[in-house]
Amino acid sequence: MKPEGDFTHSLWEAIQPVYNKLIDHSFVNKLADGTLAHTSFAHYLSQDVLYIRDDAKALKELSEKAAKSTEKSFFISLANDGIAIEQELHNHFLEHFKVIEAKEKSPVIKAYTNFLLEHSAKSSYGIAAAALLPCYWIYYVVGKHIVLNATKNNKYQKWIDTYQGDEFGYYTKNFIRIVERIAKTASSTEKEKMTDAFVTAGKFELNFFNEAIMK
Ligand SMILES: Cc1ncc(CO)c(N)n1
Repeated sequence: MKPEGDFTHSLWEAIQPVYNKLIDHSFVNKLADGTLAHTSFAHYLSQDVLYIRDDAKALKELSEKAAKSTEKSFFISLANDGIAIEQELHNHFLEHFKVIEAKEKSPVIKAYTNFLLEHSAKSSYGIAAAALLPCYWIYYVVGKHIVLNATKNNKYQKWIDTYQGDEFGYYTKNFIRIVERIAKTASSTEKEKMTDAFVTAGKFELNFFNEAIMK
């Protein structure tokens, strides 16, 4: 997924060290070759169910900050239809892998969702949007990376198909466009804060894979 202009290009540059660690991560490599331990995936999934609910909440709060009606409706649609794509994926694995959702959040998911909800509640529209974007951008590109390296008859195929799919790509592209548009009128201090929030979210993604692979 390409940046949509100078600012999102700079965001992608800023996150390169994190992105390189993500695509080199054993969670990602093992998901691609189908050898990821059931316990690791089950931990990941049971936590991601909780994560997604808070992400939807944060997106709804973000939609309330949007001044442009097209952006407001984009974030409402992402919070509903976009999240539904992932909930369908979760339900598939919960059923087929006989996983139950977690009763409480793990340390990383708690920290990550607190971070997203804090930003969506208290930060400016631009900073909150930048904090929420990596979740989409990273998963889409990680999905595209995995599909190039994936083995056939992979038991995690539905995960791969979902994240590298056109629907998820559509939401990711439009989210990047919105962040680019916001940056056009943002001050340099604001843009620095947007970059910080973006990179921090990327680090949480990495921490989550670290946590899952240890299970
Ligand atoms: C932790 C995490 N990040 C991103 C996504 C993709 O929305 C997800 N499902 N879970």
